[in-house]
Amino acid sequence: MSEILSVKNLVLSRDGKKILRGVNLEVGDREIHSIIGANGAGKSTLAYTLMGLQGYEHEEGSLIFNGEDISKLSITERAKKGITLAWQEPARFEGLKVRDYLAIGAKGNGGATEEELKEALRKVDLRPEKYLDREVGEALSGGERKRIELASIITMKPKLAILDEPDSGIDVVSLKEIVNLIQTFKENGSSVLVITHRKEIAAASDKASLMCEGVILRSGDPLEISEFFKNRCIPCDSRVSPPKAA
Ligand SMILES: Nc1ncnc2c1ncn2[C@@H]1O[C@H](COP(=O)(O)OP(=O)(O)OP(=O)(O)O)[C@@H](O)[C@H]1O
Repeated sequence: MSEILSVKNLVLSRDGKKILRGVNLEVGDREIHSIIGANGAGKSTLAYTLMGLQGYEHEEGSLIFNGEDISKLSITERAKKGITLAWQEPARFEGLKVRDYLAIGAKGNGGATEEELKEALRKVDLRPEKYLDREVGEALSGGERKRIELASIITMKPKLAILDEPDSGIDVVSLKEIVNLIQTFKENGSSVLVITHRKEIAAASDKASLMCEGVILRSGDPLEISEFFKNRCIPCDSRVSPPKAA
């Protein structure tokens, strides 16, 4: 499997605190790759750094996406190259209708027909006739906005979808739905990097990486990584050094 993303020795500080301390990560083309790790390990920070958010410019290391160094590219330029990030707390876009939000996402991908927009909403279990003309703002619940954000990944078909805890804000019954959606993204040709605390999502991945204290401790088989996390990391109270990889 060729790599869509290759991260080498990525170092980043925020407000003088080193948070990413030399991250190495490879994500394959059309691979579903889970990142698991304790609270505060640096998972969201890694996601923001990959997306290129302001204030998340890395100090050291390299970031190669689809064979190209994207280190100096802005968030918009990275989005144009085919990277998208779905936030833990989905964004509000007051005044922007769901249909326009979905259509904007689809633009870089040749646009979407009305039927494709409707189909994307159905896939996230929202009735198109009820939602297409509503605003992606305060009037929608966090869960509804989350579903709409996931629907936008269907219409967008990005090369790399980064999902930061896609199950947050959606009830547990829907975990299976999320797993199905992640599979849909892959079938659409996307690679998926998913930050998750759920073993069901890790289990549905092709590969997993364990993050601890700002580094990737190990990468490999998702079940093996989940077990390592459960047995070695959850009992570990280290805040200064990761457990030695066995
Ligand atoms: N601006 C900042 N200044 C200082 N420390 C920060 C800043 N932003 C984040 N941190 C710290 O960086 C560490 C990593 O945070 P991050 O949100 O990336 O962790 P995470 O692995 O995503 O955690 P969670 O699973 O709880 O979402 C945390 O200890 C956090 O407190």
